[in-house]
Amino acid sequence: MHFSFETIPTFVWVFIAIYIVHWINKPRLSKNEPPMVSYKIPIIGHTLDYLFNAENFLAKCRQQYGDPFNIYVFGQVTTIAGNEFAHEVYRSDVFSKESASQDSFPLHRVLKILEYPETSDQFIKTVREQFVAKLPLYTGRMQKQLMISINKEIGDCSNPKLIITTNGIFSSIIARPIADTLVGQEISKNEDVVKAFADFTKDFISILRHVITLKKHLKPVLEKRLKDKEILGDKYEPPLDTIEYLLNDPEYGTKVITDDYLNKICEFVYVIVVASIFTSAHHIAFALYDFAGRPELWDDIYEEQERIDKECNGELSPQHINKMVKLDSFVRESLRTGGSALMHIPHKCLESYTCKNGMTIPKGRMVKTYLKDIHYNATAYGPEPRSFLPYHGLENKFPATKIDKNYFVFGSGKHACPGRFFAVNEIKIGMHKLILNYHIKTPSGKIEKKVHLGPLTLPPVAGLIFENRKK
Ligand code: HEM
Repeated sequence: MHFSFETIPTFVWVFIAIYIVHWINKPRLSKNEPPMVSYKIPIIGHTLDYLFNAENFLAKCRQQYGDPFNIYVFGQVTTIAGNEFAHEVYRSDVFSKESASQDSFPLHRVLKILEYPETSDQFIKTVREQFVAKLPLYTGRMQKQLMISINKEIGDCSNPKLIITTNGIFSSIIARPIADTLVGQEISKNEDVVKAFADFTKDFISILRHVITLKKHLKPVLEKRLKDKEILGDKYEPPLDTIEYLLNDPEYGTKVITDDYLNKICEFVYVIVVASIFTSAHHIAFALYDFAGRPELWDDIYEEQERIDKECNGELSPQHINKMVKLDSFVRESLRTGGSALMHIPHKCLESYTCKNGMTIPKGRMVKTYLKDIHYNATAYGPEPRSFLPYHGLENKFPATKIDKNYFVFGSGKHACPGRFFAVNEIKIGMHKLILNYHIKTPSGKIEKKVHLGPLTLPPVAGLIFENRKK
């Protein structure tokens, strides 16, 4: 290669430019921070490891640097909270999930209702009072809606049928009972609404279209309810669903259905859709793949479902769901081993925080929970914490809904997921009906590999084979 003297200034300028960019982006750590994992390439930092080798990279960092530690990804320093420090984060009000969500997922730009601080409290209150407190009343409807979904999405499998699972099939299955609970029995019969719910988190561009679909179907139903209430007075029988609950709420009630009101209610409904459908659909998919890849468990779990089905004559009550102890334990294990390496929602440090170990987390820092460090903890799960322990929950009396310092899939502390009772119920009823009706296998006959996208884990893509059980 030939270099002339004229090219030297160009090299010097390029060098100066790189140096300046690096200096501007250089992570600045305050005093006493958690250790920064060393890296070789300026600006890039740990981004490549994070994107392409997250599980191994984080495990090595944890081993070498302890808990917590800092990494430098996408030009930003992030603190990773493991098995010990995560508990402090969830206990302290200094770390805010809301503030972090606003920075990381700009959903509030589309669902304007999220810009009001009071929405969060109202949303949590609604899930508690509507989804959880009334959960037993929804059991019958939930199983009916799940069966409609299963028959529509999987149907008759007299001959073994390979069902592709990457096309949102589980969102469609899960969306129907959630639509029923949210907008009631009339509207949830509408396939456009169920589809709008199932597809809501797929892409941001279609969100407004989904809001318009719901508004169109919601308007006549709300108007009729207001009219019936006026005419029937005390004789009015309020339907059991979230929109009725909102109509009677001092903050969300109304006497007239205006366009502004419809927008407000639709946005509120979609906030719950975002929290509930994607998560539940993901985890029922993980659970089915976990089941399909483990023939040694099929008979044992099937026998429990068959016995309960006979006992209830096909109509599950909350007591029958409580009797699904093996299935519950299996689902818990699937939730423990199925999650991503890092929790999806980070926490933002709102003011400088001194940890119990004396380290300081500066104001504004994003803290991510290292879920796998908590879930693959040898003290809690024995010498091989990464193996699938289907009856660990049953043997230790830990139901799938019980949050615990070694089981963080639903978060922890006062902001732990209030919808977990609904979600676990839905997953268990869905699995119960599927296992009763079909033999379910993986195409390879083995455990299919999960998909890793950076620190996120997604269900396998191989598809599942369903075949009718002979009755
Ligand atoms: C398997 C399904 C689900 C999983 C894995 C899940 C997980 C979570 C997690 C990890 C959090 C955050 C906790 C934290 O960081 O502090 C959360 C919060 C929340 N989830 Fe779920 N969730 C699921 C289903 C649902 C469902 C079905 C609903 C509603 C019916 C729901 C409603 C909520 C609400 C309202 C919050 C906010 C709680 C608060 O900030 O106080 N979730 N969920």
